[in-house]
Amino acid sequence: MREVAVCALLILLFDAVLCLVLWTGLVLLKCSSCGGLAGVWTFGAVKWMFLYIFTFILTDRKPQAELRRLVVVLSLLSPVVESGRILMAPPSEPYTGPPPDLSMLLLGPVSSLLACVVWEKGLCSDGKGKKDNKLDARLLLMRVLKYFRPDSLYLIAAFSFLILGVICDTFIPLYQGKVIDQLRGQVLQTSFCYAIVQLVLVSVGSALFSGLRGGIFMCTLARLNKRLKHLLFHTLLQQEVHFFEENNSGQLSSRLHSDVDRMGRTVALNANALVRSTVKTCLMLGVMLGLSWELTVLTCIEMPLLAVLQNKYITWYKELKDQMQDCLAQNKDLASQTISGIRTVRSFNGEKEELRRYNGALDQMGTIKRHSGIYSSFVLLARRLVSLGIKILMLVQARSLISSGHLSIGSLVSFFLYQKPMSNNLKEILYCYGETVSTVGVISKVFSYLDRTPKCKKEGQLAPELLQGRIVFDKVTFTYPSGPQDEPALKSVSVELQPGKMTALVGPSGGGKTSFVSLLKRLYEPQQGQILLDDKPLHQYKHKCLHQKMALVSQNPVLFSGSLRYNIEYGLRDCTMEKVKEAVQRASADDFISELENGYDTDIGECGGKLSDGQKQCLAIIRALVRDPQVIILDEATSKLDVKAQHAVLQEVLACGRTVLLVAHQLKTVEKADRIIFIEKGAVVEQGTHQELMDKRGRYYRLKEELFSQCS
Ligand SMILES: Nc1ncnc2c1ncn2[C@@H]1O[C@H](COP(=O)(O)OP(=O)(O)OP(=O)(O)O)[C@@H](O)[C@H]1O
Repeated sequence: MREVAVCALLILLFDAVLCLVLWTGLVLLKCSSCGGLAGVWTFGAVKWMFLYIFTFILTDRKPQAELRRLVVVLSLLSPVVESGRILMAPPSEPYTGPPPDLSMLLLGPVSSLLACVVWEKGLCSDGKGKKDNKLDARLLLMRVLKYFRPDSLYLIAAFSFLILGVICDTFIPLYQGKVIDQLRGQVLQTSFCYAIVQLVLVSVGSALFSGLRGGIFMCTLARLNKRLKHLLFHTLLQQEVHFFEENNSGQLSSRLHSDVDRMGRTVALNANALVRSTVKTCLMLGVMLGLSWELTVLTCIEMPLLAVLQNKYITWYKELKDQMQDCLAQNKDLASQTISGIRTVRSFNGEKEELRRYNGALDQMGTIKRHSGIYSSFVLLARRLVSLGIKILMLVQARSLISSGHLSIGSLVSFFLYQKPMSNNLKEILYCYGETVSTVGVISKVFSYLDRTPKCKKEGQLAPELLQGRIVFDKVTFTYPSGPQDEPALKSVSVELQPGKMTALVGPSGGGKTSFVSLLKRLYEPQQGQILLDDKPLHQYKHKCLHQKMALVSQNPVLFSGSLRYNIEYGLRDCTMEKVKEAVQRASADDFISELENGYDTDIGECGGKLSDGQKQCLAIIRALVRDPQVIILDEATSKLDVKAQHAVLQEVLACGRTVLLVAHQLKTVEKADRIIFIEKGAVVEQGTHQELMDKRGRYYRLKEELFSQCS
């Protein structure tokens, strides 16, 4: 930064030398004119060339953008000001160029420097990182706009109505002023009526086009939201399980709902407001210049000052908005966790603790909102003071213009009618810019999810009608992505689950049973070794086929709110009522369902909250059986059923030659298994039939003792 400041000072010095040389040259040559406006522009161009070469050498051929902008302003400020001056107030005598005095020599560089400082510090902000961010922001915004492509026709219509509405809007104050000027008694009745008709036409046009524009924008926005939410939800569903361990459900649902909504709304509405305000500003500026260029210049002074203030506010606001968004997601997560776990909260008397935690989160949110309030009131005060100062200056100038006959009262009224919307337009442009910038964080988060490639193998193509159900774990080693990398959950596990046989997987807590089942269901991928189903690696099977042929019933099944039938048929498209009834019969659950008020149409409540734990397990078993799987994994799946029901379920699952994997702790179920696998600290320590294990003695008897002590 210091390097840029030093270079800027040297450039200013060089510029002063250049101007002095020209001035001395003109004085020595006794030239009375510098060649008129063409001469001023030529000198500007030559000066730009010299200054650029000087900057090029000064910065070792790498002139910074700030210095390049300073060079342009230094060279072009004088020609632009002189052209504007001649255009607004054509001189009575031939133009001879700017007065060559010392004040003019100082005024150019000083005002150029000031303009550059205001731009770089106030409007353009600082640092290289910011520039990279802006580039990213632009790319992200362009990407959001691309998602509007299917609605391009709607957008063309909306923007056309927008421009028509803005044109009508712009002319309303002008015609209001004209009507005021026609109020004098000596004006003809027809002229008055003509002015009124013009005013009515532009007002009706403005209302009509604005309404059409608003409606079409809202429709387009709703369509975009639907598309983006669908896409994001689809992408989220493709992610591997570890992704959901890293990102909690509160955060994900916040991204999916509030962030996508905010993203579409901000970009669409701001693009709308930005175009409307920009077109309006340009049109109004033209009309205002026509009414009084002196008052317009004063109005324009207000703008950069307001822009600097607003830009500072935007920077603060953006930081606060990010914090607010994170805080909101955290609050949602906290509340939904407490509500969904209300039974545990109540039984552990945790209400007060949860309330305290939630209160803490609300306090945090309150602090952020307080800061936001303080900043916005400070900016509001400063903005009002600036506007007041400019207004006073304008009134003084207007008084002298009216007394000299250069401005009519009607034109002054029109001018003031334009002035307020004009600064509102500017505020709107800055606000839209700020809002869009503050949404960039949200957009980048949504896109980071949309762009995420799932870290799991692509599904295969195998989808055989019939399976044998032979499963082989071949030297499988698996470490959880979020677990300690030097302590695998499964260590070189090699086992075989034979078709038509029940294999029990037994081991202490944390032994690796659930990890084994998770790999079998392809919730994770092993780092080493492979899992084969009928001699083919699991990942070669189609996702749908694999999960239909291999059903899992866990101790605490996850059920969804909706009818009993919906939960049984979950994930199946072509399931008939006959199939459902058959599965219910096979699970011996007819009695339980017939007792329910609405039978299969009974709403089981959120997560099956209206059912007992045993009924939930029963429902999960029916859900598995209706798929007619070749492999069934029962992970403590019958622990809450009565003995009769347990017996019936085990009989049923073993029918049809299925492969059954039983994750068990209970002695009875282990005894029914054809083979037993002991797993401890992630490694298979022993496996075999009852007889083989009896022969080995030791561990089998120890296990029996342990299991007995658990049951007693
Ligand atoms: N999602 C996870 N992330 C990281 N580590 C995990 C995860 N799930 C389990 N582990 C670890 O993996 C090891 C094996 O756990 P696993 O759940 O497979 O044991 P388990 O035999 O099913 O235990 P239990 O009988 O208590 O259910 C444990 O050390 C556990 O801490």
